[in-house]
Amino acid sequence: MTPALQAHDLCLDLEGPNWTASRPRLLDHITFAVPEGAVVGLVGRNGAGKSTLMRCLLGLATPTSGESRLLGAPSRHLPDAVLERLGYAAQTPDLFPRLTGHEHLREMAAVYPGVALSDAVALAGRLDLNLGQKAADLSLGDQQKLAVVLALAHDPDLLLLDEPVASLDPISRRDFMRALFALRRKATPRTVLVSSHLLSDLERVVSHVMFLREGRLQLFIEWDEAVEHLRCLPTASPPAAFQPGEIRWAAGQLLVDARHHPQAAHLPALSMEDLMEFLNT
Ligand SMILES: Nc1ncnc2c1ncn2[C@@H]1O[C@H](COP(=O)(O)OP(=O)(O)OP(=O)(O)O)[C@@H](O)[C@H]1O
Repeated sequence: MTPALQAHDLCLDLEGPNWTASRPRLLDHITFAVPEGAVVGLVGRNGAGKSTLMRCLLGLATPTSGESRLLGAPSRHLPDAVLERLGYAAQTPDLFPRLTGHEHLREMAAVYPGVALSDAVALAGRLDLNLGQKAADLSLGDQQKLAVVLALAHDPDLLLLDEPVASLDPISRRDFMRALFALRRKATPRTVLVSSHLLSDLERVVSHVMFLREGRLQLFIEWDEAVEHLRCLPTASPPAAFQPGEIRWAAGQLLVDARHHPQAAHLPALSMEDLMEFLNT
């Protein structure tokens, strides 16, 4: 089956006045394949490259080398037929200030045949979003809700959501996460790439997690598999050469897959926050 989202050796170098020797590369040889129906959490510290990666995948930023594909089509030349199947909510909501939520939805419905207005209105209701207000008059959190409602409105096959819940109150966040989780249970599950710093929220909904650090993909794994098998084994010094199932050593701990290291099986499971902290040590 064609992966819903894939990147091969994707690199993006800084050029011009922003070039720095310490971080010349915004994306550094990123390769992955996301299967259809996966809900992938994209996590990493501020500046790790999450937004840049999403923009590259969508063809909004041009990689220096390598390539990526969305629903089988190259990111640099996404045909209309693929664009219609995509939903994207940027980190900073991209709205028309003078239009109300209802007017945004009507505009979308004119372009995308698949817009289900009643579903979009129901989601807005669950998020306590007033669709009658102009975007310019909405709070930042409500603008973010509107961006998400719009990204989901045409029931896209592939959704890219860049920190969609950062400004949402806890109740709206929970309702949004439920909506996201529901996408996993559809007859044809939708594929989602969602970045967030709210790792305990992500843990509840994702099927996979992707850890980025300084533009490098450190780990891409099924979340259930990570919980079941990844363990931090106290090890005074780094291994001379990494053996199968040995992922990373830092500060006296070796991240291992307990299937290869049965002596680690009794150690406690790692939360997403534990894992992110370890991968950034
Ligand atoms: N157009 C640009 N010119 C120069 N530097 C850029 C540009 N776009 C992004 N960067 C830099 O690239 C790095 C990655 O930024 P990016 O916004 O992708 O990170 P992020 O992981 O989404 O961060 P956050 O969690 O803060 O949203 C940062 O160091 C940022 O300053």
